[in-house]
Amino acid sequence: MLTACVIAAHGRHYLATTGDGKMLHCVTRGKKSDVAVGDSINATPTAKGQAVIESINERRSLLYRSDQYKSKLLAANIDQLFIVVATEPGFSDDLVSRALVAAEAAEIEVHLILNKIDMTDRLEKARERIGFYASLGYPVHEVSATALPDQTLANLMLAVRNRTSVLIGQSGMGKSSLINLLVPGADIATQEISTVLNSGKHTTTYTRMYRIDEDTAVVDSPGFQEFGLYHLTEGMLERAFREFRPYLGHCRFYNCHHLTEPGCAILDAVEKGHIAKMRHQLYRQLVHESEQKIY
Ligand SMILES: Nc1nc2c(ncn2[C@@H]2O[C@H](COP(=O)(O)OP(=O)(O)OP(=O)(O)O)[C@@H](O)[C@H]2O)c(=O)[nH]1
Ligand SMILES: [Zn+2]
Repeated sequence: MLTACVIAAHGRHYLATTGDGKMLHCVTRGKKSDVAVGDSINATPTAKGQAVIESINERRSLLYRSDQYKSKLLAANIDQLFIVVATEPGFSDDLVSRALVAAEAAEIEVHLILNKIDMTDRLEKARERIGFYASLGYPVHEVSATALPDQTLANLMLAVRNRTSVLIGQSGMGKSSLINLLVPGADIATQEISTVLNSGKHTTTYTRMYRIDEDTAVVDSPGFQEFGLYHLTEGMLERAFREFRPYLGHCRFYNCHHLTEPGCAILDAVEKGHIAKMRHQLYRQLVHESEQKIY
């Protein structure tokens, strides 16, 4: 039996690296696909460079999304999440907050990256919007992958060093450009891996881990348009909105849902402007989603 780290996932096909740096093309038994990039797995070799995954070692963390029917693993054993947004094209506050909530629920640190600060006519507006998240206590890194590559690399390298980080972002924010700065040749490695996992079709619609040094790795995940969080329970949700925490336990009813109840400390804080309406609306939507879950 071999132990290896999963570095790319595509359907039921996985690429993993062993301690001595060998690549293994792995599959799961049956239809199972509960393995994530970043997982440490035990596998039985079947042919040269090939193996079947037998078990997954205990995870330090697991970041995932979900829809009504099932969960979609993003990455395992990661320390921090970077949400990439840009001055242009516009980003979605709904998606940013959903990613923040997912990271909080997984107890992973989370940072925001504001890319394309060279687009100065859009900068002020973007700063204002991103400033809201900074006010919640999330670190924000202002960068430009193309106009300020050296400064950007130095800034991000400090933030990712000695940790395993995952980058996510909507399409067009410049996530690939940032990954290529951090990991020179990442795009070529990605094409090679598509060849193995996807029999030649060039696609980047899979999650991929790059090792920068022994203690540093970054995970690139496909651009996304939606971020379902059906798996989070109400109890997890109220804590995942970090600005709610000081008010929890101060509602009139101990089992308050913070939706319509009289004497609700959260609703009172929204009313007074201490909690943003936008965030409470998302909380309401997510409570609704968690009730729709059918798995
Ligand atoms: N002006 C400017 N353009 C940038 C910057 N970073 C990336 N871009 C451009 O933005 C476009 C999108 O960049 P990508 O790196 O492909 O973006 P992505 O987020 O990976 O997008 P997908 O591949 O669609 O997921 C490209 O045309 C880049 O050249 C930047 O700092 N400033
Ligand atoms: Zn309440």
